[in-house]
Amino acid sequence: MVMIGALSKDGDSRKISQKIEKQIEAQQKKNSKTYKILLLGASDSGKSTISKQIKILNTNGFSQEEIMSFIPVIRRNLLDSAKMLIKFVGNEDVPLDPLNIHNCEIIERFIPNPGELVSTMFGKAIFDLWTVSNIRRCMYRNDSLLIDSAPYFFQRATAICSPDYVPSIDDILHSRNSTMGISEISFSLDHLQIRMFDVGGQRTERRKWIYCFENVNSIIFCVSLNDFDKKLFERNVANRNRLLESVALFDSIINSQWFVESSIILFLNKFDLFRKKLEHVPFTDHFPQFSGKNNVKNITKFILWMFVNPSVNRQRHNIYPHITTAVDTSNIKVVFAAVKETILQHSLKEVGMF
Ligand SMILES: Nc1nc2c(ncn2[C@@H]2O[C@H](COP(=O)(O)OP(=O)(O)OP(=O)(O)O)[C@@H](O)[C@H]2O)c(=O)[nH]1
Ligand SMILES: [Mg+2]
Repeated sequence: MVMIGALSKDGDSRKISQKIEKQIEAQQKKNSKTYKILLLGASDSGKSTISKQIKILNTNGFSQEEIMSFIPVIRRNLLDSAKMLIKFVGNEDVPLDPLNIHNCEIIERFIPNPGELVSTMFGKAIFDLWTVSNIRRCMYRNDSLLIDSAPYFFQRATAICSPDYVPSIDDILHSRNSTMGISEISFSLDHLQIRMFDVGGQRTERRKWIYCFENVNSIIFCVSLNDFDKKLFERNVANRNRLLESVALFDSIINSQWFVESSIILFLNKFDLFRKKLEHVPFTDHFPQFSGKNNVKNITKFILWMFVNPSVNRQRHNIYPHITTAVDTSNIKVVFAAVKETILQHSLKEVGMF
């Protein structure tokens, strides 16, 4: 408590009132309730991308230093994807003109310095190849073996390989670096102090999840809709459909005793890629049991049902589903406004006010 004695000068009184304001602010912070959110889901479902968007939308975004720290990751993503693409082109013996055969050789022979990839020649070679329709078709035939952002990075290859490259926010959102361990982001939402945890979704990482299972208020479970035709790569479970794996993981989470009181928010993510894929991959090739009309809306409803039907949702949670494109900030802004309502209602319910 601050004692206010006789105030002789204006300066003194200003100082004291500033001190009081600071104390009140600190007290309010102490009083504001902490609300814990876990981002869960299989690997590659978009958890860290959501976490990046939350950082953009609810904190000061990325510092210049943080932006520059993405350069090695982005260049590695481009390099690995380009090498992989050249391998597919070779395996399939895709017919090419002499100029593009030379471009393939440049990519094949390229050896970067560790963490660095500043050959403008490499950038131009991959960008030129990416304009060839034979190459694009070859990529789409093999896209389940590439990272989802490969086409984005091929398109951006020239900029990414220039010596004075500075990543754009879109580049950062498209970058792929599998999470190891647990990372936390904190921000305030009305009277709530939110602590959001992002974890690694690979099978080997999931054993660490338990360390953040205590006192969880909400779970945001991310699903990649684009996984409906993909198989797992991990040993012992290779060939298992990745969407089915995601359903099994969701089942184990929402029926766990840890989360009886938690609100469950479901993000059906990568809607942009999913919609595009359905134009050339028949859904029924992978889910023959689907008998509805073959359009994006019905297929999305079918997938949602796979997650929320009573045989999965045995604890009868209220599940709050959203269709998301995590790389699109405006989409996540709208979705998060709705999520905010869920969080605020849930926090009031917890103190018996709703
Ligand atoms: N086009 C598109 N790409 C997305 C979307 N969501 C995520 N991605 C991309 O998918 C890749 C994987 O996303 P991450 O956020 O790293 O996935 P994660 O769930 O954190 O993966 P782990 O850390 O391995 O568990 C990244 O390259 C993202 O840019 C989306 O909605 N649309
Ligand atoms: Mg991650």
